[in-house]
Formats: sequence, C-alpha cells, structure tokens
Amino acid sequence: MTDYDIHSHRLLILDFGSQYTQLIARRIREVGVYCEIRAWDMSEQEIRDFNPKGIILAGSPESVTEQNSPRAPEVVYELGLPVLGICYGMQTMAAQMGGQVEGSEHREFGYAQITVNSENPLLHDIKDHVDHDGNALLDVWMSHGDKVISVPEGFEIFASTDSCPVAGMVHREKQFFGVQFHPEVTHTKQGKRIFEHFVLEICGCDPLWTPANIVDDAIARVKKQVGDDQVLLGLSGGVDSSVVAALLHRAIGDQLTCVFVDNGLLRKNEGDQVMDMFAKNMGVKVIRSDSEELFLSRLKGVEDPEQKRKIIGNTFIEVFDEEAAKLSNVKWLAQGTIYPDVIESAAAKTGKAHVIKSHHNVGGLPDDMALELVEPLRELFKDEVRAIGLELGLPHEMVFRHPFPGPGLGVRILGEVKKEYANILREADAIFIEELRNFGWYDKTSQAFAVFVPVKSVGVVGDGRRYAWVIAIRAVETVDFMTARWAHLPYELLEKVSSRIINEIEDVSRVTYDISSKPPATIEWE
Ligand SMILES: Nc1ncnc2c1ncn2[C@@H]1O[C@H](COP(=O)(O)OP(=O)(O)OP(=O)(O)O)[C@@H](O)[C@H]1O
Ligand SMILES: O=c1[nH]c(=O)c2[nH+]cn([C@@H]3O[C@H](COP(=O)(O)O)[C@@H](O)[C@H]3O)c2[nH]1
Ligand SMILES: NC(=O)CC[C@H](N)C(=O)O
Ligand SMILES: [Mg+2]
Repeated sequence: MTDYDIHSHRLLILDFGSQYTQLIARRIREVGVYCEIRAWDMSEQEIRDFNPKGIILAGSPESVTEQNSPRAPEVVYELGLPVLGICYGMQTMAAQMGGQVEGSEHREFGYAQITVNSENPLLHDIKDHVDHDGNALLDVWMSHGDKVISVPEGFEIFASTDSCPVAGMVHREKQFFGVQFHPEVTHTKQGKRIFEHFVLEICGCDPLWTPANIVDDAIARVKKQVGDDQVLLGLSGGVDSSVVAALLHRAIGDQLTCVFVDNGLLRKNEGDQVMDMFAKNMGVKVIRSDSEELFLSRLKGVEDPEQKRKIIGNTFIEVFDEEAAKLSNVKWLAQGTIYPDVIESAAAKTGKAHVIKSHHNVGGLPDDMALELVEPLRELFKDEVRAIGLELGLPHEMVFRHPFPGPGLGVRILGEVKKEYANILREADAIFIEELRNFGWYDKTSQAFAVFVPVKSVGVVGDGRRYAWVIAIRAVETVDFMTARWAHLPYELLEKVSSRIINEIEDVSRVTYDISSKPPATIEWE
C-alpha cells in the first residue's frame, strides 16, 4: 500500500459542455496526476472541499457574448490557485475579470500557427518552429468564433495569430493563463508538454497517478470497503469485468465469486477461454451458468431488435439473481463501471453536454437493490483500465480485446435468433478475427465482427449450386465509439476472409463488407 494518498495532488476541470473536456482529463492523467471533471455550476463549498492544486476552465458550445451563458464561480479566482482557461474558459476568464470578448459569425476551425511573443512559464522552451525575429512558433488546433479583443488589467498577451490577437494571455502574479487554442487535442503537437508545464511546474503536482499506484490504492480501498463480506461479479470475459475480476481477486481472494453466463450468444470458444484463464490459471472462483437453452427459448419467434435486447437483458438479471441466491452471505455486487459511464450519465442527467447516452450500470439500477456496489474502476478511462490490466498481469490479448456488447450475437443475427444461425456466425466470426490477427490488423481496428444476414443467395461451389446464407463483415476505427469510420482493410485480407468463410462453412454462399460509417449507421447492425 502507498503511504501517501494518490488523490491528494489533484486538479479540477470545470465543464461548460465542450466535446473535448474528457480529452483534457485524459491528458492530465497521462501526465500522472489525478483530476475530475465537474459541471461549471459546482458550488463554492464543493470547490473548496475538493481542494485542488489548480483549476482548468474548459471549452463550450455557448458564447460568452450571450446573456445568461455560463460563467466560472467567482471562488475559482479567489483561492490563490493557478487557473488555466481553454477557449471558452479563457473567454469567460477575460469577461469576468474586465476584458472584452467579441462575437463573430466567422469560425476559425482547424490548424493554426501561433507566434509566441513573450516568455512565460506555460510555453517555456516549447516550440515547433522559429520565425525571422527569433520568436517561437507553435502548430495548434483552434475551434472558435468568439475572441478576446482586450485583456483584463494585469494580464499580458503572450501569443497571437493574424486572425486572433489574443491566442494566449497570462496574469503572472496570480498565475492565471488563458489559451484560445486546444492543447488537449493531438493536433496541437506540443499539447502534452503544455499540460506538463501547467500541472507539474505551475500547479506543483507530483506525478503520483501511475498504474502501479492506482492498483495499490484500489486494492487498499476495496479491502477497507468490503471487509470480510462476500462479493459477486458478473464476468463477461470483456476488458472491464476481467480487470475488475483480477483486481478483486488480488484484493480479497476467496471472498470473490464470479458468475459467467453462457447465453449461447457468445463468440467461438469464449466460455472455455474465460474458464481456462480465470478459474484454471488464476484460481478465481467462477460459476459457469450454462443458460443457452433458456436464452434461446425466450428469443424464439422474436424479430424486433429492441425487444430482443430487452429479453436478453432481463434474462441476464434473472440468471444472475438465481446464482446469487445459491450463495450465502453476499453483500456486494461488483461492476466494471468506468469513468466515461459516470461522466456521460451525469451529463445526460444535467443536460450539460450535447451528445450522450445514459448507461444502465450507472443510472439504470433498481432503487430497491439489496446488494451494495463495488466499482473499483469508476475513476478510470478505458486506456487506464487497460494499463492496470497489464499491471495486474493479464495477458495483452485479453487487455486489448475489442469490446463485445452484452447482448452478444443476439444483435448480430438479424431478426429471429436460432441456434443454427449462431453456430454459423460463430465460425465466420472466428475466421475473420483469426485473419485480422494474421494480417496484423486486429490492433489497428477498434472493433471487428461478422453479422449473420438471414437472406439466401445463390453460389457455385465446385460443380454444384449452393443456395445459402449471407455473412457481412464489419471493421471500424474509432476512439470513443460515438462516431466511427469503416476500416480500410487491405483487399488481400478481405479476399482471404471471404474465400475461407465460403469454403469452410457450407451454409454460407456469399460475404459482403460493410462500408458504412457512424453516423449515420451504427456500429452494430441492430
Ligand atoms: N456473459 C456474461 N456473463 C456475466 N456477466 C456479463 C456477461 N456479459 C456482460 N456481463 C456484465 O455486464 C457488464 C457490461 O458489459 P460490457 O460489455 O459493457 O463490459 P465488459 O464486457 O466488461 O467489457 P467490454 O466493454 O470490453 O466488452 C460486464 O462488465 C459484466 O459485468
Ligand atoms: O454492452 C453493450 N450493450 C449493448 O446493448 C450494446 N449495444 C451496442 N454496444 C456497443 O456500443 C458501441 C456502439 O455501438 P452502436 O454504434 O451500435 O450503438 C459498440 O462498441 C457496440 O458493440 C453495446 N454494448
Ligand atoms: N471551443 C470553444 O470553447 C468555443 C467557445 C465559443 N463557443 C466560441 O465559439 O468561441
Ligand atoms: Mg462486453
């Protein structure tokens, strides 16, 4: 266990509804410092209690020039802490402290080059190029319409572009900084170093937030939380629940029981792999519930995608309850809830951000639950979850798996789900994934899978006619799964996959490749 609190050096990010706020948090965590995103209307007391070492004011789709647009709470400027305003965050800082912001119809969006015209701690020693006069030039990314046209008293301008007179401003004494560009997006090449300067040097945080420390800290906290009680975890073999299983096993050993539900809608050999890895190799207690018959009988004759999802979801809970009832003394339910689930659900509730969905594991739990929750990954982003998965000794292959939706093959068999279809799909999917790995493309795509299309098509195999099913294959590249681009897989790979599927699976006569991006298509077909 660590002898210091790894949360003690922390930053507060106030969210005004920008799409990029999560990226700011990720950049700061990458620097090794804990931070949290909170809504801009956080109360003065909550801000004081949070006790940050610095505050970041993030961007917003709103305009400071509109009446009633959000402002940072005054206390932000009164705590004597360093503050960094980014885009809207800088604009509101300027407006609140007596500067001037002008609205404009013209938006500046994309690459820009700023000239740094005075030495300052935020950009100290950072440059991409140098101009004739010896000034540093930085390649940055901008997304704004409004601009600061006069800075408040005590501030000086340290960077500008032709179209944006105040690209950076600083109040040296108060340690207030504002930047019009977005250091959090990767297009701003020196973004990481800018955050290092702010977080480590200006705010004086120590980089305590490392995978090893996070694991030690999470283990200590889980032990304290559950004491001698028994904990139950739904283990899917997916990344999040697998990392929770490994973490809880290390923290509380035998007090953990996992339930793995084989609903007949899993990928090829998935059940055996989960049992081998967790039960056999790691000695975790795993109950395997063979519920294929139950799920398939409930799904019989049902074609509507939403209805299928509901049935699968409800049957999961039923099986889960049955298994829990067989165990004695279970007081805690463990979940693989991660930070984006929490942020997105909060945003959905308060309406602060624009795109978002509500996650069943955060907002959708019944009020009268008998079990209390253990959620050790609740503060972590997916990439941090993966890093601690490796730290806990899980194999690379498991940690970097593509996500697999809870309803599984149930939403990849269009229309009615039948065992026969699931068997065909499992084989096709396994061939696709195997070749994706052989060609070195698995880690270059974010999610890839096969879909069973219940349509028959004619083919000719050898000298015979074949009248059989269609398989569609899909591979996408995405960061957040909210938008996605179809992967431009090499033709040789597609050719190999198609030829293997048609030759090795008798019931398939044709393979198609899905070239739809999200939006307007979704990643899954149902
Ligand atoms: N077959 C299953 N058996 C038991 N629990 C399951 C099963 N499928 C899903 N769950 C539970 O539902 C939760 C949500 O599933 P979800 O697919 O979002 O996460 P995951 O499977 O842990 O990770 P990933 O996003 O990488 O697939 C899981 O964390 C797990 O607790
Ligand atoms: O756990 C889950 N339960 C579900 O019901 C579900 N539906 C979609 N997904 C996954 O979410 C991501 C976005 O999918 P869509 O573009 O199809 O909405 C993709 O990664 C999908 O695989 C689910 N995951
Ligand atoms: N990305 C932002 O924060 C934009 C701020 C403000 N809406 C503008 O257009 O200038
Ligand atoms: Mg999953």
